Amino acid sequence: MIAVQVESLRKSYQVGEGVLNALAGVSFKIHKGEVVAVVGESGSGKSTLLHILGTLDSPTSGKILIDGKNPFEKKDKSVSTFRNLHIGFVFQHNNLLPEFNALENTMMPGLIAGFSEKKVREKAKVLLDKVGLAKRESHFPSQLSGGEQQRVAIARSLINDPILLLADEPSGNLDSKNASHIHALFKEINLSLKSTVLVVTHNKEFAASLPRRISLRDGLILSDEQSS
Ligand SMILES: Nc1ncnc2c1ncn2[C@@H]1O[C@H](COP(=O)(O)OP(=O)(O)OP(=O)(O)O)[C@@H](O)[C@H]1O
Repeated sequence: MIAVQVESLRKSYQVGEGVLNALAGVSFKIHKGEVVAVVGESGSGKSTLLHILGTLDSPTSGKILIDGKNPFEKKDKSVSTFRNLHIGFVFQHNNLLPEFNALENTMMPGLIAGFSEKKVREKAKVLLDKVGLAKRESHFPSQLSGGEQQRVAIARSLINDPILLLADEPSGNLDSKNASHIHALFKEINLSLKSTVLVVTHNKEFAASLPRRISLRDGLILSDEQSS
């Protein structure tokens, strides 16, 4: 079963007199339950790819299918509904809401999607337990360490059982011990929840430890390697 299909994806920007191709024609497929690292030098197009897959940005041409559906064929409002329901995000900066505690932050996308508060609360508790923060659910972001904040962001990203979990440098702001914990957590989530995960990382060790690596250069796929 294919979770993600990317076909001839291009993203171009007009810069001064010229055109910059952030993505210059990228195609690949990801099967359900795969965990894939996206690697490449700065400026190679990794974040652009992730943002388009997350429907935060639209392509200049080409298409993406997520679970067989093209999110950009929907009207604006339903693109954001699609995003909230089907795509989980973890960014380098966790974007937790400072005035809400860990449990409330985790619940937020579920409440926005209109699921019952009771169910969302129960699920958020299970997810916080899964990321090792059962004892921290009443803590506000300012009362959590950087690694703990990022673990709340991971729990939050999973609240609506996303088809696709996208992570952009999720350990970029963390020291090596916390980063290892976050890396292990992604692998654990992939195994236990069968989530399809695409993670942009500069961390060579983490990328090498994942079963597949898509490497970008100048907006093109340089290599797409699978560990045997
Ligand atoms: N809004 C924009 N206007 C013009 N050029 C842009 C814009 N956004 C991105 N770019 C360019 O597109 C290219 C790809 O950028 P992107 O952010 O996808 O790279 P990246 O691989 O994620 O880099 P990094 O590892 O530094 O985050 C870069 O050359 C960047 O300068």
